[in-house]
Amino acid sequence: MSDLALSATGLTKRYGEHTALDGLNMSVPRGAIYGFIGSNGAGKTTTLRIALSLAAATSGTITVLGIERGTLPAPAVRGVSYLPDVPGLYPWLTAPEALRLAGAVSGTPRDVTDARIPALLSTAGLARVRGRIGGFSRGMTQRLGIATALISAPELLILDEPTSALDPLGRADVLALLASLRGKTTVLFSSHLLADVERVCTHVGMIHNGAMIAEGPIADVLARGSATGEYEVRLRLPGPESEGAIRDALADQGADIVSAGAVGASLQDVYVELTRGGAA
Ligand SMILES: Nc1ncnc2c1ncn2[C@@H]1O[C@H](COP(=O)(O)OP(=O)(O)OP(=O)(O)O)[C@@H](O)[C@H]1O
Repeated sequence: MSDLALSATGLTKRYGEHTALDGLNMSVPRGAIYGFIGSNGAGKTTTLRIALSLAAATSGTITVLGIERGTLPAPAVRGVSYLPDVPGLYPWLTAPEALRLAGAVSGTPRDVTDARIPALLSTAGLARVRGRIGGFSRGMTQRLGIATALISAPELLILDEPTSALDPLGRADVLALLASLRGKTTVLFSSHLLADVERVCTHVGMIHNGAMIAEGPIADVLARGSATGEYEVRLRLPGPESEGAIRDALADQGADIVSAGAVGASLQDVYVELTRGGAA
């Protein structure tokens, strides 16, 4: 069995004169949380559509869970689940009903579906939620959407922009949910929110004008950035009075202090803390 859940070689897609994918190479390791990033029109959706058998390539190949597809229309690959950016859930259903429907649509036996529902509701943070989907927030709907995509226990979960329509709280919850899948399900998601990708992904692929410009474990891709010439140190000071002495010592060494000060929470941390009354 290949250690790649998805790989593409020379994947090219032309729409008439327009080249959407231009010899794309891509490798998604099994077990990875892979962030597929690129600006609008870079070719992310086109790649995902070919991987999902919703479109055929003009040339090149893509292999999904060991099954090759490319220029020929191909049947969907078993073991792959897909969630579009806005999940199409019926507003009149409750969360368990939506999961039961997703189980039936995916061909999962009813008893297996029923046995999976409590754990999935809990993973999605919806175990205590009552009422119909029509009354859910966007974040809750997105988390339920991910749970419905997981009902068939897929090996590979593909999501298109899963956080782009959400507010900061909704994003934090969806990112935590995706991070919790690490090592269990291979997750491939497209995004243009780089902070989100940096926060949860193990691997990243950057696509530009239909070609991969950087790919690999996130630390390796970050290491490709030029050195800024700056150096960051976090210190626990014995007391506030020592700050001046430390500044003087650094200045003695010829260091030009770019920024210094108490380390605070990020804007996202403060927002989540305040809006949850510190109960985050
Ligand atoms: N059916 C189509 N016919 C013609 N051109 C298309 C078609 N689908 C996509 N394209 C073009 O192919 C290019 C890649 O589009 P794609 O949707 O894959 O980009 P993307 O990276 O997903 O962008 P976004 O973040 O805006 O969704 C774009 O220039 C787009 O206009």
